[in-house]
Amino acid sequence: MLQRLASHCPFSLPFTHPRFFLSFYPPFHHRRLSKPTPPLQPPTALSQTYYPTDAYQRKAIKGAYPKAKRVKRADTPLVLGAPGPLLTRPPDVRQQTHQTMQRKLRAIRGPEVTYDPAAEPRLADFIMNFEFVNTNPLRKGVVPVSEEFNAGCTCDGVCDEATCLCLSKEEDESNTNIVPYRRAPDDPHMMVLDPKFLTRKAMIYECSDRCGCNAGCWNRVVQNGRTVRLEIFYTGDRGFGLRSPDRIRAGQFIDCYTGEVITTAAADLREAIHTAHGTSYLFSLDFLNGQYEDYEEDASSSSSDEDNDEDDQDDQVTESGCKYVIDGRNFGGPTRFINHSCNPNCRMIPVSRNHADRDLYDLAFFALREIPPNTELTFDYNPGSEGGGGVGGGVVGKNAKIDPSAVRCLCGEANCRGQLWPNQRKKGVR
Ligand SMILES: C[S@@+](CC[C@H](N)C(=O)[O-])C[C@H]1O[C@@H](n2cnc3c(N)ncnc32)[C@H](O)[C@@H]1O
Repeated sequence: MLQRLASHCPFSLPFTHPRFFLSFYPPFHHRRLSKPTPPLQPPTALSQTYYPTDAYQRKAIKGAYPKAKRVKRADTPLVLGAPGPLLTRPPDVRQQTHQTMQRKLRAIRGPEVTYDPAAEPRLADFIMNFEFVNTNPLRKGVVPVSEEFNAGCTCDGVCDEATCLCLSKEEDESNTNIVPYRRAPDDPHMMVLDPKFLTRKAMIYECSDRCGCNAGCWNRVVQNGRTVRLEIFYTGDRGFGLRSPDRIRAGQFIDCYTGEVITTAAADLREAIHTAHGTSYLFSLDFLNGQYEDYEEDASSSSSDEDNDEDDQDDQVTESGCKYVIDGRNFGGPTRFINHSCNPNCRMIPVSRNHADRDLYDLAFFALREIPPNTELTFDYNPGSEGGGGVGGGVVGKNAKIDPSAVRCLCGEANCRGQLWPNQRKKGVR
């Protein structure tokens, strides 16, 4: 049998090579004897000549390809002027974009986030290249401190303001706890920022899973998420803005600033690319820089180069000591639409839950005063600057020095400093 086939085939090698034969040739009882094997044709392709393959023989044995279906064209009616089903109406691009926007907005956790219908065409263009995120995606080079190093309080049930170990302490002799929250005067179920807390430059340390207190503890506000609805609208000269259809109480938590967490080196690159546009969505996580200098000196003197696992990370620290930056340009939350004002109604405050990690924490917005529904939400992008809303103040209004390369401020407030920030990244919350 082998020889019979081999005689049809111009290539003796494939058929006489036992391994090759076994790999493709069906056993005798699998072959249909009623259909004679078509005669093998000589190879036509160069590859067949120089690199013999079994393709030609496979086709021949299987009877090549199934017959093509014959279509009787004469039976197909010719209907002039009637478009096919796909062309009954042009694709509704506006409707598709609308649905995409709705889908993206629905992905945002918490009470609904909507947009002013007048802003739809502009927002549609923007949102196609933007993703809403509920948590901060950590990008290359960003390494959080493990939860194992986090310490919790030993409170039972709800925390005791006087003894809770999570709270930071006054730096005076009293060493008393700094309590960030209190009950809203008109709603005992709502915790709001204590007005006294606004007079200081401090971070909020909330309780965490490592604590003895329960989920209903008063020191868990930001981690419980947004409670107000938000609306994106178009302001005109300042681009999009954000407001809430709900009344917001003085001290109420609004939402966190979310975005990609990137290294300062990556932020420098992104900033260089976008400087020409004059827009910035970068916030440095540098609040605690300089507060741990003694600790850093001790740590560096006691660790050798070989056993320091964080060497790579330390390389990313800039002169300012800042390791990471949050970028809300392409991935972010609705708060990335909050504009600057020299007389703001909100303030951004750093909030930590993993107290061991001084480089990664939340940037939370709180209302500085009662905000009526549909009032634009604003905060001071550069509160530490001269004339900024930070404690101490400075030169305001027309007397403020304006950097010619800075982004012009269009907030229109009487105390306007004339610029958002010197032409560089926002230096975090100070
Ligand atoms: C965090 S974004 C705010 C949202 C932004 N309006 C948008 O449409 O995406 C910051 C940018 O908004 C603009 N902006 C915010 N506040 C402004 C103000 N008071 N005056 C002028 N431009 C402002 C600047 O272009 C700034 O870089």
